[in-house]
Amino acid sequence: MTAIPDLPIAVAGATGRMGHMLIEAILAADDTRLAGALDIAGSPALGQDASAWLGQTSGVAVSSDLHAGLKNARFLIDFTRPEGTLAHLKVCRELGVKAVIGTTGFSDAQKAEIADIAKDIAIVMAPNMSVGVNVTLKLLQMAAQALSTGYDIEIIEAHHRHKVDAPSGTALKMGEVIAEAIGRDLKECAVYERYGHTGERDPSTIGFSTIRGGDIVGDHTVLFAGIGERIEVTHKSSSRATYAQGSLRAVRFLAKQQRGLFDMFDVLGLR
Ligand SMILES: NC(=O)C1=CN([C@@H]2O[C@H](COP(=O)(O)OP(=O)(O)OC[C@H]3O[C@@H](n4cnc5c(N)ncnc54)[C@H](OP(=O)(O)O)[C@@H]3O)[C@@H](O)[C@H]2O)C=CC1
Ligand SMILES: O=C(O)C1=N[C@H](C(=O)O)C[C@H](O)C1
Repeated sequence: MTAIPDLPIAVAGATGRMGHMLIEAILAADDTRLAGALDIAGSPALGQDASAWLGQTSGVAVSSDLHAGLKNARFLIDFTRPEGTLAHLKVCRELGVKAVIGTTGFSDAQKAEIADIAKDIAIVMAPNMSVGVNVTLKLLQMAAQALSTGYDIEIIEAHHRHKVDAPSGTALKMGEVIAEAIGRDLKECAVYERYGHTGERDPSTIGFSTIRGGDIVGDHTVLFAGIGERIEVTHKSSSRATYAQGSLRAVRFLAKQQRGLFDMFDVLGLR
């Protein structure tokens, strides 16, 4: 009989929307164990049991002490804010804790810092952990190659009213994948705003539109608009559970890696 693996995981952003989903998923899975729960200093949940909100006792208290929160963990799952993620990763590097990063909104300089930390520890970083979105990215690669001329490309995303970054990390990733597939550089061709007398659309651009409202979990559409027809590739999330399950798949993948920076294409075998 083979032993079931024991994967001790700390969650950063433990009281956030994703933090709660992750704690629930870690407690429910056979091979994972909650080994730490981090939240920002000043959070009213500090000192409380990390699964008290579920009516359960995990035996893990929410802490803002990064060393205390990570010392019993082999993995960190981080869905917080870029500055928080970087602070957490520095302690992960020191303690040899592998990390799954779901946080979005990193600057180029922050991404370079993460790549540097990944020289010492294994990291999976992806703006969207759902299987569906990552398969959609593959579909977009193919669609963009086939529709590279004669079709205007627009990316439309919608999220809940609490989201703080725009466009979403997923929309930006879609833009990067499409731009790469058709030999463009997203930094040079992205249009993030239109207002007033914009002039006609430049066919070499990729446009982004952002909607924020209510409790929308996450919708993304890529529109390829041609003459006489248009193609829309849409993904809609109706539950954050898909992000949590994808994050656990990333942890299982990391269990076999020593160091390096990976994404969900690596985890899902889509590269
Ligand atoms: N990759 C993916 O699949 C997905 C990515 N995301 C991304 O994950 C991130 C979190 O999303 P969500 O859970 O909805 O956000 P929430 O605001 O609900 O949760 C964020 C958590 O992080 C804490 N936090 C905020 N700032 C810091 C900091 N500087 N240091 C440490 N902790 C901090 C918050 O504490 P407090 O509330 O006390 O401020 C809270 O517990 C976002 O970047 C979002 O875009 C979201 C869903 C899926
Ligand atoms: O903040 C969110 O909620 C989400 N953020 C991620 C993003 O920015 O792409 C992933 C998902 O869309 C939900």
